[in-house]
Amino acid sequence: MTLTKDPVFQELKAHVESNEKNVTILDHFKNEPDRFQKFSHTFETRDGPVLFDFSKHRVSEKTFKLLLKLAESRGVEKMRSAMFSAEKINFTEDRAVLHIALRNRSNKAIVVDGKDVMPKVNEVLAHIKEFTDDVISGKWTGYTGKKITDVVNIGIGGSDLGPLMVTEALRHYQVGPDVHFVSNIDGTHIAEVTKKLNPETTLFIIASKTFTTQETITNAETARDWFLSKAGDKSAVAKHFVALSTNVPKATEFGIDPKNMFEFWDWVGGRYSLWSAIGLSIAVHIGFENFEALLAGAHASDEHFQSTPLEKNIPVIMAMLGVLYINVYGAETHALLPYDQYLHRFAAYFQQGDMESNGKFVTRDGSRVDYSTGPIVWGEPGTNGQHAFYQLIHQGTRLIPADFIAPVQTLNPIRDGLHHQILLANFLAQTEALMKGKTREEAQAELKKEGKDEKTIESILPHKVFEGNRPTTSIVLKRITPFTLGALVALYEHKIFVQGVVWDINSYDQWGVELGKQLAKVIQPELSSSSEVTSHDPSTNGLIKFIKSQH
Ligand SMILES: O=P(O)(O)OC[C@H]1O[C@H](O)[C@@H](O)[C@@H](O)[C@@H]1O
Repeated sequence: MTLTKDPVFQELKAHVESNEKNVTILDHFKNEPDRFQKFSHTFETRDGPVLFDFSKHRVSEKTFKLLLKLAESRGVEKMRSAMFSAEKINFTEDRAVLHIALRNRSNKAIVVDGKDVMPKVNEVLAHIKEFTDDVISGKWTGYTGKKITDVVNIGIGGSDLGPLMVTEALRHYQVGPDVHFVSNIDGTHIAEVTKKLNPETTLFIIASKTFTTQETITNAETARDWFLSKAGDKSAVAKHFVALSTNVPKATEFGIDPKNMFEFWDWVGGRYSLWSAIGLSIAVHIGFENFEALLAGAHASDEHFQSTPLEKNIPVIMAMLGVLYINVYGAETHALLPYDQYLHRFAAYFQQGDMESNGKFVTRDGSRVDYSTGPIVWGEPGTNGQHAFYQLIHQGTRLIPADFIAPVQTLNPIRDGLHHQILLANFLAQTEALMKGKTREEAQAELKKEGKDEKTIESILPHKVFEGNRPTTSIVLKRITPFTLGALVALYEHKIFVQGVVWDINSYDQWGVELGKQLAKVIQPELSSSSEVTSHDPSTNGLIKFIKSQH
């Protein structure tokens, strides 16, 4: 049954339309003195609690109950069991969806096609540990016997964004070499990165699930040419190139020594792969112990998601609030706003995580949806965002639900914590302002106090009003650590899962990235041929002609 035909969805919609559209979040607070307690949840971790405050949402108790009833009616629990028990829920690729196995610290068997995957997972982890320890200690040396000082991860999409986001987020925990990332096919990317590097002390990690991605293979070949142009000797490649892939034959063909391959499996989706061998650059940068802590944090979230009743289940609540705004209120985007500079790639990471997962217009049975699915995910760290796009969130015409993420303790308490205090004050002020807004009367009183005359007040007043009632979730961590980051990322992954179930879509394939790739293969030779290209639409033909004329 599609979402819009589901009687529970219809009940929810009717309820919101007749009872909630004229009630503000502030009204809810006036009516419910214990609202904060009721709608906030603490996720306990070994590195301190993480508080999720859902009270600043357009949700009464009744709406909340209906959202949970909807989660039930859409079969969230059944699909959750299907995922955790390794059913092939990614049916368009005939694959199980098992990123949870990669961080399964309980080691309980997870059986795919009659075989427990855990021994292989643990084997690769042991290999990662050995390699990481050797690189960090200096036992692993480059071809001239020098210690590795720089690691370059060459990958794109899921083979880039996760390690990039996490190594940035956990930079404070660095114990190993510096890491760099090359993803774009634009030669500028690799040219600028290699410019500063010494081949004797640089290690390249070629990260590609399929090992066929054009950008990554081209960048990897360029890196190998760069390396050989300095090192000269082909036998030196083994000490400077390793591969992370599900495709061992292709990686071998590229010339990677099988000893330096780190395998993962088709049941790891690219955008869920940072927990797999794809996380090698993370482990090398922050040490294996910290990488394990990241996995352990994610595992704690997996357990929470699997065993917590829906009404206290954090990813379920996050997901259902999203469904409310997207499918009942017509919101089109979702902002991720970390008040932490280390998390500056968090939104970029979940742009792939969320949009590649839930940017789908057909249901599992292949019919076109008549409702919206995944939101546009975007965001920048606070306070930079405040000085750029918050104007539109406060006074624009669109409804933009936003998650604010902030650590209580800074990892850089410079000037006696002054910076962090200002940062936290801004986070709190923004969520308060978005909810409360500023009434006409309040704005008028302020203008009067400033001594403005009546005529000026009249003309300025409408511009000074904030409607408020803008919903936000506040996520407050004690501190950003490998464990708390792992937990947070996994909670978001499960949120995406729950929404996919509610929308009845397959969140785990990504056919939408294929068409452009196919067409690029046709166009590339046309760019170097001398004859005029006429086989496309007039716009594409015209663009090709212009580009060729300017070479
Ligand atoms: O790791 P690979 O195979 O190089 O793929 C890189 C990326 O390619 C495509 O854009 C998609 O399939 C992504 O999901 C994937 O992350």
